[in-house]
Amino acid sequence: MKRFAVIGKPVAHSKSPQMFNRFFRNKGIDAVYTRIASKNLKDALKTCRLLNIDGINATMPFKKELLETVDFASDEAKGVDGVNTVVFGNQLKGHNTDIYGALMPLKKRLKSLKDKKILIIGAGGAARAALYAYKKENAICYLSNRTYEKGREQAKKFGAYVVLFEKINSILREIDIICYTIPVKIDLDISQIKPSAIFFTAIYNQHFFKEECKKKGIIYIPGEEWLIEQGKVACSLFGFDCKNGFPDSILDKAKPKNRIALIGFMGSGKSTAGKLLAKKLDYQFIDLDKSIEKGEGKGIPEIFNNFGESYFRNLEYRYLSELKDKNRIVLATGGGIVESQYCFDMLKDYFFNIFLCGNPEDFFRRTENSSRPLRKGSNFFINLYRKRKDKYLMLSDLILNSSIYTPEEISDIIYYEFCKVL
Ligand SMILES: Nc1ncnc2c1ncn2[C@@H]1O[C@H](COP(=O)(O)OP(=O)(O)O)[C@@H](O)[C@H]1O
Ligand SMILES: O=C(O)C1=C[C@@H](OP(=O)(O)O)[C@@H](O)[C@H](O)C1
Ligand SMILES: [Mg+2]
Repeated sequence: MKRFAVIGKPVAHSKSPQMFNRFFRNKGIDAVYTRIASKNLKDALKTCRLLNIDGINATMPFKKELLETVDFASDEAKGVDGVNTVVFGNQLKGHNTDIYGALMPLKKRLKSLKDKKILIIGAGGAARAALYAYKKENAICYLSNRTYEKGREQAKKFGAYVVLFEKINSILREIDIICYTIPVKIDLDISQIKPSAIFFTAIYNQHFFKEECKKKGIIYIPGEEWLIEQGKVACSLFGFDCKNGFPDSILDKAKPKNRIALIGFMGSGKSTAGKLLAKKLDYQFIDLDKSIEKGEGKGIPEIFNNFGESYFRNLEYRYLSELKDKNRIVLATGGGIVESQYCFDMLKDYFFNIFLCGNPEDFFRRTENSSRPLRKGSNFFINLYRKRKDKYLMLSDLILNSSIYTPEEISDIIYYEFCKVL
């Protein structure tokens, strides 16, 4: 199986997993794409290594630092001053596919960008990719940014004209294409834009100015197209043939955000971090093992001893089923929940699944004085970990590394991610 992920801070909002996993499903490719949450780039890359990740996409704020970190960077990545795609191997190879996100949606609609007057709003990574792409096509670029200095610096570097943010509305009349790259809505007077203009945005989880453009008959290109076009090129760099079968829209089958399950091997800290997280979010905390013990009036070792593992797996399914309609809960699952396809499917459909990964040696040490029936010798333990590792990966919506972070840090990071996406 091939493994891919998006990294960033925050990262839980990213729709790359939907897009890539749909492609893999369409084409019957044995691969999975997930999200890795971290405090910084170094930790994210460590986690990639731990999980044998084959390739990543990076979102803000890691793109610039990633350029300095990779062993090899394409000319485009150097030109844009940022890497958003890395192919793992003996070396880390960095690319920038945002250029194609900025370019292809326009190329589909216009014969040429030559001498088109393009106003780029913002001066971050997406704006740099747009400047690079449009200058190469000989467009006339204008750049406007809230922080003037940063805007001026970027404009100078790419040979664009800088426009004072306060004066932005006064030049709209002359502009052929607006490329909007900032994640908040600014005071833009759409009525000033000529009707033949195009409004193109890099932001895919908001639809700023869509209605205003529609009213004026201005072509509005949603951020979804940017995401798809950059994703398609990344996917080719990952080694897949993307000519057919790449999704042309990101249908949003919303994942429940108020039903969180922590998944991962024994000792990864699901019960410990789960309790802390529930408290922070003011959700109810449920430990599936504890629910079973309480409901059955027996301890887990006793259930295993008297009835065997498969009996326990059926209990897990039964107790899990009772939770699928609950809201505002954090559930700590047992490490073996992925052994049952029924439980796997139920978690996939009804929960936002957070995988606590880490080194199995750490997990073994942490569970030393416990009565877990499947914590036999260290070889058995590590083999069981290997067998399950990819199942957690396939089920995950978000991953955190519990060998790097304490339970407190884990709950903090998840809380931060949820505050950004909820
Ligand atoms: N991130 C962590 N770093 C260090 N120790 C941890 C971490 N998470 C859990 N532990 C410790 O490991 C042991 C097992 O944790 P637990 O929450 O019961 O794991 P799980 O429910 O995943 O089996 C506990 O003693 C806990 O304090
Ligand atoms: O990995 C497993 O198969 C198990 C893990 C345990 O939970 P933790 O993951 O909380 O240790 C518990 O459900 C039972 O001992 C079986
Ligand atoms: Mg537990």
